[in-house]
Amino acid sequence: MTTDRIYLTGYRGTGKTTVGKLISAELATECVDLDHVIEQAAGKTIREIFAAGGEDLFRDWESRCLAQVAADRSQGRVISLGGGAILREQNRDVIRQTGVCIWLTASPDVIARRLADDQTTGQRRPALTELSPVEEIRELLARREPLYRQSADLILASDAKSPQQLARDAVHWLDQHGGQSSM
Ligand SMILES: Nc1ncnc2c1ncn2[C@@H]1O[C@H](COP(=O)(O)OP(=O)(O)O)[C@@H](O)[C@H]1O
Ligand SMILES: O=C(O)C1=C[C@@H](OP(=O)(O)O)[C@@H](O)[C@H](O)C1
Ligand SMILES: [Mg+2]
Repeated sequence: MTTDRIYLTGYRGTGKTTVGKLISAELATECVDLDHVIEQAAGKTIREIFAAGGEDLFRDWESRCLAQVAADRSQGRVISLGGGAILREQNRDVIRQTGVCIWLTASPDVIARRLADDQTTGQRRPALTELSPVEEIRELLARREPLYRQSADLILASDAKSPQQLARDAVHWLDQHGGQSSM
């Protein structure tokens, strides 16, 4: 296991973007948000990529950008992934081979509330199914959970902790960096 790169995974709204920035500040290193890299590379917002070619087109951009970011250390040590980046096996392989992975969890109700309150949801989080927002979260969380679990070296429950506390927990664990653990 190498802590060369620190990946953050978890469902939409679990705090990957927010906590990633705080971890990188604590470590005095750069943070890369993969969704931002994709938007820059495509010259489109995530919503526009979905509108042009659906989720498949977005996943192609995501795999390409992840491979680039993972291969180039100068882009940043902390990498906040999008919630679906672990769906493709090739992406999970890249993550496992190049760094450690922290899985942020939250309950469906907390996720739904955070997403509804977050101004970036409109541009960055198009619907992934035809289900209602809460049903979509429940359904996709259940489907993705085994993939988050198999990718994770550390699991942090975010429902009742501030982003600052979660970043401190992550940095504390990184100082000791052992096998898979939960806090
Ligand atoms: N631990 C937390 N407690 C309360 N609100 C949070 C927490 N983590 C993130 N948020 C809020 O939830 C929203 C989504 O956070 P974000 O970091 O964009 O999540 P992600 O990148 O996992 O989709 C933001 O409005 C953020 O301020
Ligand atoms: O879960 C997903 O499939 C997605 C999560 C989003 O990122 P966040 O997890 O940062 O919201 C973004 O990559 C895109 O809308 C797809
Ligand atoms: Mg994010």
